[in-house]
Parts: sequence; structure tokens; C-alpha cells
Amino acid sequence: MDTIFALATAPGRAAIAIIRLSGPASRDLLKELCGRVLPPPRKAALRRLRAAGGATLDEAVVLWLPGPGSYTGEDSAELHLHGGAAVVAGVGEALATLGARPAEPGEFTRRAVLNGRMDLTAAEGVIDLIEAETAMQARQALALAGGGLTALCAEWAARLTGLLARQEALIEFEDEGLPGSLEAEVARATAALAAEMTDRLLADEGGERVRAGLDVAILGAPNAGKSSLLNALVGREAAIVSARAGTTRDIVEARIVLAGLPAVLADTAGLREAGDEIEAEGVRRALHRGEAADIVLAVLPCGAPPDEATLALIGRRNCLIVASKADLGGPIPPGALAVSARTGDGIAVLRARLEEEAVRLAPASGAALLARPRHRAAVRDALRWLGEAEAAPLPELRADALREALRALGRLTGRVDAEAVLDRVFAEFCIGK
Ligand SMILES: Nc1nc2c(c(=O)[nH]1)N(C=O)[C@@H](CNc1ccc(C(=O)N[C@@H](CCC(=O)O)C(=O)O)cc1)CN2
Ligand SMILES: Nc1nc2c(ncn2[C@@H]2O[C@H](COP(=O)(O)OP(=O)(O)OP(=O)(O)O)[C@@H](O)[C@H]2O)c(=O)[nH]1
Ligand SMILES: [Mg+2]
Repeated sequence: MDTIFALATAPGRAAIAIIRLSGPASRDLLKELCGRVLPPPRKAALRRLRAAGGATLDEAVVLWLPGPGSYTGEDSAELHLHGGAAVVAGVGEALATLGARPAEPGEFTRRAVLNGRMDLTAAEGVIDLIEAETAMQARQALALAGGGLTALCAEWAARLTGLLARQEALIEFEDEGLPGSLEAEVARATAALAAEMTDRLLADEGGERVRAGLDVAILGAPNAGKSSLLNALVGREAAIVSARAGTTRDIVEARIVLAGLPAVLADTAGLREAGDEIEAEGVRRALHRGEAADIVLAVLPCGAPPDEATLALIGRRNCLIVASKADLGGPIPPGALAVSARTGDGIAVLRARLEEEAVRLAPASGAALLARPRHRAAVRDALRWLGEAEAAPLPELRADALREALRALGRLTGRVDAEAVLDRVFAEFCIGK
């Protein structure tokens, strides 16, 4: 097994930079770098780090973290360096010279999984925690990283194993007068487990949006005031505004937080028969973005007749009608929220409406555990097999289906077929984690 190292903190100038290393040579590497006597395990100690030639690399806080009680489960160490690029590069070179190699993205956590320190779902929680931008996302990620889904899967798997044992007893001792109620009991417990898993999928549905964030698209005719609305909502001049129709061509994105969910607001090209191919591409992208968005703001300016392209958006799922330029007066379309980017009137109300939509799309369920497509697909797979078990015409087929349901849960935690998913899961990681 190689001994790996990586910068665990963000690259660039910083007060402190942490290089972590893990693997069987960690102890020797640490001794080579900072002298014969290792600090006591898990105790921070100040040491002068020296290159092989004797040149001082840094005066650093070092941690000796012997396995198996370390993050990776292996002998590990941390070097808390002065955060300059030259110091980090120098220590990295020294470690490479001594035989360690730079870690791949996620390799520390991959080793933690392989050494049984955490399962695959907890590792995914670690990724989500690194990606989390809002407190709500962090709470959900922490529940996953802390083994919430590990525990839930263990409970489901234990019940399934019990069911399977009873089902197999039914097959084995068919002629020996097992209580007739046993078969009914297995059927009842299978249905109860399936109902519970279904409830959980439903309750955690919003979790996927909490994790991924929301996509809000602003659509409307040229000059409707879309870019002005974007700027008013984010409180800065994110997009160019001008009196000329057709100003915005590319999609302009800005980030906001809506009721704890990170959201991307996308300003788009005005919808019309385009004058040239560049604008046509802009309109195509605008419509495409509208199709994919969680929420569409259809912008109709007050005092102008509504245009067909924008009217066509209304009535689609998750479409809010915004009557822009309300300061100009004129009729407000029914059901529309009147706003003025110029005076700021109505912007707070629109924001509150968006937050309501966010809560509706991602109800705060405490901390959802089934919040990743992979997790939800695995539970649906297990449910499909439970359905097969319930419908099975023969006891043997019922046992087979229960076994498959158990395997689906095993794939979820990485206990079964881990190789198949490991690379995909760890591809999302950053280096040093
Ligand atoms: N400096 C530093 N900070 C960090 C980490 C790290 O690796 N290093 N972490 C990295 O993600 C997170 C903390 N997670 C960790 C999880 C387990 C162990 C660990 O060594 N567990 C052992 C011993 C626990 C103990 O001290 O009693 C164990 O569970 O046996 C360390 C960090 C966040 N902060
Ligand atoms: N009176 C008034 N004028 C506004 C308001 N919002 C935008 N405008 C004006 O309307 C014109 C067009 O605004 P934009 O925000 O660029 O419109 P747009 O929908 O992004 O236009 P395109 O990018 O061309 O599709 C500009 O002259 C703005 O100053 C408003 O609330 N009140
Ligand atoms: Mg614009």
C-alpha cells in the first residue's frame, strides 16, 4: 500500500496550510522530516521540518495519528505549515523524495471506506459537507456523514434478514408442521417494511433539492425588464441593462439563498423572432433553461400588451407571473406580482414568494437521508424486489426476491458490489479529502 500525501486545505496564500499523509510509511516519513522522536499520538507538537539535505523547510505543528484509530484507519500524520506556496511545495517535494506519492481526489476517504471506518453513504455525506453552502445543506450532509443512512440501512437489512430466515424455514420445514400463521406473518412484515421505505422516500423527496439547490429562470420579451429584475433581486449590477431590446444574449447567472436553499437565478435573452443567429441561439438557450428550471419567472411589463411567447409559459408548472415596471402604471395581469426594479416596490414580496416556493419544493424534513439519486434509486430497487416477494407464487421465488432486496441495500452502503460504484462516488471528491 502506497503512502499518500496531499494538501488538505485550499491552495493559495493562507495563514496555515495542512498537508496530511496516510499509509504504512507515515511514521518513518514523519521521523525523516522532523527528527527521531515522534510526538505522542494525537498531541500537537511544534517541530522544525528539514529536507533530506538538512535545509529547514518550516517550523510546523505536527500530529502523529497512528492507525487504526485515524480518519483513514491507517497510520497517518498532519503537518500544519505556514500557508505559503513555497513552503507547501518544499514539503511536498521532500515527501515525494522520501517515497510518498500525491493522493488522488478522495483517496483518503476511499481508504477510510476500504478500512471499514465508514460506509459509502457516509463518504457521500463527506462530499456533500464539503460542497455545502448553506446551514440547511450542511445539516443534511452531517446527518449522512455521521452514519444516519448507515444506521437506517442496517435496521432495514436486519429486518429483511429476519424475514428471509423465516421464509427459508418455511421452505426447509414445509412438512414439519410450522405454525400456519408464519406465512401470513412474513407477508405482513414484508408489506410493513415496504410501506416504511416508501414513506421514507416520500419524506426525503425535498432532500435532493436541498442538496442540489434551486434553478430559477427569468424569461420574457426583450426589454421586459428581466435583467433589471435580476439585479434588483441580487442587489448588484450582475447583468447589463439598456433601453435597447435584445441586450441580453447569453445566460447571466447570479446566486442567492432562498429559505436556506442555494439558488441560481438565470437572466436570459428576450423571447422574440431573432434578428440574427447569435440572438436565435440566445433565445433557444433561454427556452431550454426555462424547461429545466425549478421555478420560472415570466416577466410581463405593465402598460404593454402581453407577448405570445411569454403567455405560452404561463400555466406551466412552477411559473410565477411578474408584472414589471409597475411604476409606469397600467393594468396588471391577473395573478401577477407587480414589481418595479426602478423603485424597488414589490421586490421583497417577490422574494418572499420565491422563498415560499423553495419551501414547497424542498420541505425542511429535519435532515433528509435519501437525498442523492443513487440512494433513492437503490431504495426503489429494494422496494421493487419487496413487491416481487409479495407477489411471488412460490416460497422459493419469494425467498429469492427477499435476497435481492437485501442485495440492493448492500449496494447502497457499499457492502455489495462496492467496486462498481466506488470510482463513480469518489470522482466527485476533491484532492486532500
Ligand atoms: N485537523 C483535522 N481536522 C479535521 C479532520 C482531520 O482529518 N484533521 N477531519 C477529517 O475529516 C474532520 C474530522 N473528522 C475526523 C473523524 C475521525 C477522526 C479519527 O481519527 N477518529 C478516530 C479517533 C477519534 C478520537 O480522537 O478519539 C476514531 O474514530 O477511532 C479524525 C477526524 C474535520 N476536521
Ligand atoms: N420605469 C421602469 N423602467 C424599467 C424598469 N425595469 C427596467 N426598466 C427599463 O427597461 C429597459 C429594459 O430593461 P432590461 O432590464 O435591460 O430589460 P431586459 O428584459 O433584460 O431586456 P433584454 O435583455 O433586451 O431582453 C431599460 O431601459 C430599463 O431601464 C422598471 O421597473 N421601471
Ligand atoms: Mg436583459
